[in-house]
Amino acid sequence: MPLPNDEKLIALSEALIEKFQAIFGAYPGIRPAHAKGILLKGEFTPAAGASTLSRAPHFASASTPVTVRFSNSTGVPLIPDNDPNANPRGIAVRFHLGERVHTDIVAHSTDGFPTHTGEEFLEFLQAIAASAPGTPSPTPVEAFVGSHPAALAFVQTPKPAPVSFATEGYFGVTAMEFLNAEGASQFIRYQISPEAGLDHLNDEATKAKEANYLFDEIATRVKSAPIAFKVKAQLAGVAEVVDDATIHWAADSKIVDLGSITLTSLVEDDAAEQKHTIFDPIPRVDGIEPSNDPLLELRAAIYLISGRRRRSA
Ligand code: HEM
Repeated sequence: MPLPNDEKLIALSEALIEKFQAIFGAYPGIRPAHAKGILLKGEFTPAAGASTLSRAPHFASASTPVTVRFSNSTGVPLIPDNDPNANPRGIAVRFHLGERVHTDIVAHSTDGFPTHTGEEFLEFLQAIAASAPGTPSPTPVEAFVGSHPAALAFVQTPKPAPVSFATEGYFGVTAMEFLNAEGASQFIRYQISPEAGLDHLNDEATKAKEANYLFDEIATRVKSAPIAFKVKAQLAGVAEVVDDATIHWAADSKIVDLGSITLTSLVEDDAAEQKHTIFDPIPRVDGIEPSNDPLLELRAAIYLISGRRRRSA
């Protein structure tokens, strides 16, 4: 994947990586966000209707090998799984289309995002960094959410800890444009829903859990039975805003099934593979184009810059 030569975008990407490290600490060789993770593998089988929406190859093949990384939020490598800041959880899915050819979905467990742009997200992180416990109220972060309704809505969205990574639902948030064989366009947002059903813990039950409960559970679960998710597309209506992750689409938007992910084992050499793997929020596959959401190009640059540093650490 290419690194863009837009100097402003690169400078913003570097500033964001530095801000994550200022808040969470710098850990060479580890992701500055979604630091604690685990890799599993399996396959994706498309649903019958998927190829009528997109001509992407994994919607036409009988099955495609996948690698999935589940993660906790924050750049703290050993964040306890029952720490409230470990939400939202992350999922990154890599579809292996051929020798060194792949396309990814990167999603998290809250349906939304606090800011429309990366510049605003940097301001949000700066406000968080300047609001250490003991800072007189209104703290910079209180002032930020007070003047940014989308950030307030995101902060106030309940984020309960899941019973398992396999009982959590995940949202792609940034829209993609599907193109089918006839060239017809449909904007969509991914949703990844657990076949085991959504299951979350209340605060008391979360506090009683062990620091590694989710990672221990998923490793045990996959050894005893396959773990399945449905990949779905929420379809944008014609009037829907498709370039702003803070704007929700109509609650009654049509949701269609794109296929199933079935995970059957852990990835051998997990630490080395996590270090090497760089997920890409831009699909870079025929049949799925990124929308004009400004977060996409920025995140692609950030994950690549950060991933290259991680590989060489
Ligand atoms: C301005 C917006 C964003 C910034 C600055 C940002 C920043 C980051 C960074 C620095 C990483 C570590 C990348 C690496 O070292 O490989 C990361 C990973 C991740 N982000 Fe974001 N992110 C943003 C938006 C989002 C959104 C909208 C989502 C979900 C829809 C998301 C989900 C994830 C996930 C799941 C990972 C872990 C990927 C993996 O397993 O390798 N991020 N993000």
